[in-house]
Amino acid sequence: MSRPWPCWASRSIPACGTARSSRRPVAERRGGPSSASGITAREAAPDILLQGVTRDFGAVAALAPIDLRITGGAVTALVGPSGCGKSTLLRLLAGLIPPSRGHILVGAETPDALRRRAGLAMAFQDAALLPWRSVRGNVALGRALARRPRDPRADEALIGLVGLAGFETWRPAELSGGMRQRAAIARALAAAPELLLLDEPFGAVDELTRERLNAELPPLWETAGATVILVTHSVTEAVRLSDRVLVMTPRPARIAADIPVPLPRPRAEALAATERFAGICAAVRAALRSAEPAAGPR
Ligand SMILES: Nc1ncnc2c1ncn2[C@@H]1O[C@H](COP(=O)(O)OP(=O)(O)OP(=O)(O)O)[C@@H](O)[C@H]1O
Repeated sequence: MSRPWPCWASRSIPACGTARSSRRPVAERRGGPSSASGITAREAAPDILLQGVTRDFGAVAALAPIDLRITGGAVTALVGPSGCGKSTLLRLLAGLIPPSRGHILVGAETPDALRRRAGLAMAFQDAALLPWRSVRGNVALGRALARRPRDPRADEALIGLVGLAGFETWRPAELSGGMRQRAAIARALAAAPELLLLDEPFGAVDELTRERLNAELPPLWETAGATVILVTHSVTEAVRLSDRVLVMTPRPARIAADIPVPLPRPRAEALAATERFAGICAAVRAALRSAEPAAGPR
């Protein structure tokens, strides 16, 4: 496969703020063995620190105080019951909404500052593509907004990677929900961000495409050393993709369990059939069950 992000892979990000621990090679920080390539193409992104972060919507407390360090350059999955506050946490990390209380720092920057200098990209459920632009135009815009040089070949490669080759000139209204979602993923990847936020990225994607994306996307963000935070309802997908699974409680959400995923990479589909993989999935499911409130009269 051709590498669609040559410029990103060689880019050096200055370490800042809490990033001391993040100066180790990406492979080492992921807890896995160093790959043949060393995965040291650029210094990893800085850690993200949340201190006493809460978020209320009027009388609704979505997030209880959350204290958390998210390792830069690693993939962290957020799982939890519907409506518990996963997307809210992601939107806080994207700097789209402020915390009601507490602080979030990405290295030495606020998420808002990181977003304003185009250091983060997101692909959320409501794909939010520009309706008057084609798939190609939306992907190119992702790169342009991130102030990266035009790279039509890399854009085509990303569009092909998400299975939209042949639909480059189609506009969002002409696409299915899953296709829009994939176009949004390609646009986020084209931005070559330090922080990539994915909200149920494969939720509306068919099984075969989902499997291909599960296999082909991680090597891209691994090589680049991006910090990836993804929300998913699929326990197997969380374990397949991430270095760490955070299990959230029902609203107001707290982190109920922090489960490391020390599986080697690359992670082929066959890994899902191993006892080790099944054991980690079982731990996540058990944590989800124990995070649920006890049944019975309230
Ligand atoms: N803009 C908003 N205004 C009012 N309430 C909101 C807003 N955004 C989120 N909420 C509430 O905050 C809570 C958490 O919502 P959130 O979307 O973060 O949950 P989620 O875990 O991502 O859910 P799902 O898994 O179903 O997508 C919910 O009770 C929701 O109704």
